[in-house]
Amino acid sequence: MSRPIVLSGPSGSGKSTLLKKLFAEFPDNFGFSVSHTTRNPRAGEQDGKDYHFVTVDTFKKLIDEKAFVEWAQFSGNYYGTSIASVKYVSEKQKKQCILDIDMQGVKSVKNTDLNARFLFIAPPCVEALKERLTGRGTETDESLQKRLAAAIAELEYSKEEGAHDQIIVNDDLEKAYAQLKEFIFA
Ligand SMILES: Nc1ncnc2c1ncn2[C@@H]1O[C@H](COP(=O)(O)OP(=O)(O)OP(=O)(O)O)[C@@H](O)[C@H]1O
Repeated sequence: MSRPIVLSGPSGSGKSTLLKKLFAEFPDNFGFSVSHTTRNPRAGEQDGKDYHFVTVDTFKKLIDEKAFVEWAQFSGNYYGTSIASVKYVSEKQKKQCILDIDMQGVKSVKNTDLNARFLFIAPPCVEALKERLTGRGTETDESLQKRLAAAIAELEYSKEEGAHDQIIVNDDLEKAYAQLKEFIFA
C-alpha cells in the first residue's frame, strides 16, 4: 500500500505548480481525497465525487469524532478532509494520495494512523515568496500580509526536528520538480 504524501509549504512556494507538472506527467498514479463540505452542490457537482455534501449537524458530529485531518470555515460553510477519504484513495482506488495542507493539518496527520510521508516546499527566501504572490495577481494587500505571516510560521516549523521527511527549496522549478519525483517514487 502506498503511503500518503503530505505536501506543505507557504502559500506561493509553488506546491500547485509542482503538482500540476506531476499530474500531467503521471495522470494515473495519484489521487486526491474527496473533501466534505456543508455548502450546496453547484450544477453538475456529484456527491462523493466533487465533495461529500453533508449538513452542518453531520459535519459537527464528524469534528467531534475527530474524523478530519483538517477542517476550516469559509464564508459560512465548513470544508474538511477526512481520514477515511484519504484511506479510500490508497486502499480502494489503489492510488497514491497526495494531500496539500497547511502546518496545522501536518500536525494533525501525525496524530493519525495514516503513516504518511511529509514533504515541505520552501521558497528560496521570503522576498521571493512576496514577489511570486504579487506576480500571481491573486492577492490583495491584506491577504498578502496574512499569507506572509503564515509563511513565516510555516518556515519556523519546518526547521523543527522531525517536522518533515524532506525539504525542497523551489528555486529552479525543474530542479525542484526532479527532487519532488525522487522523493515521491522513493
Ligand atoms: N521555481 C519557481 N520560480 C519562479 N516562479 C515560480 C516557481 N515556482 C512557482 N512559481 C510561481 O509562483 C507563484 C506561486 O506558485 P503556486 O501558485 O504554485 O504556489 P502554491 O504554493 O500552490 O500557493 P497556494 O498555497 O497559495 O496555493 C505562481 O505564479 C507560480 O507560477
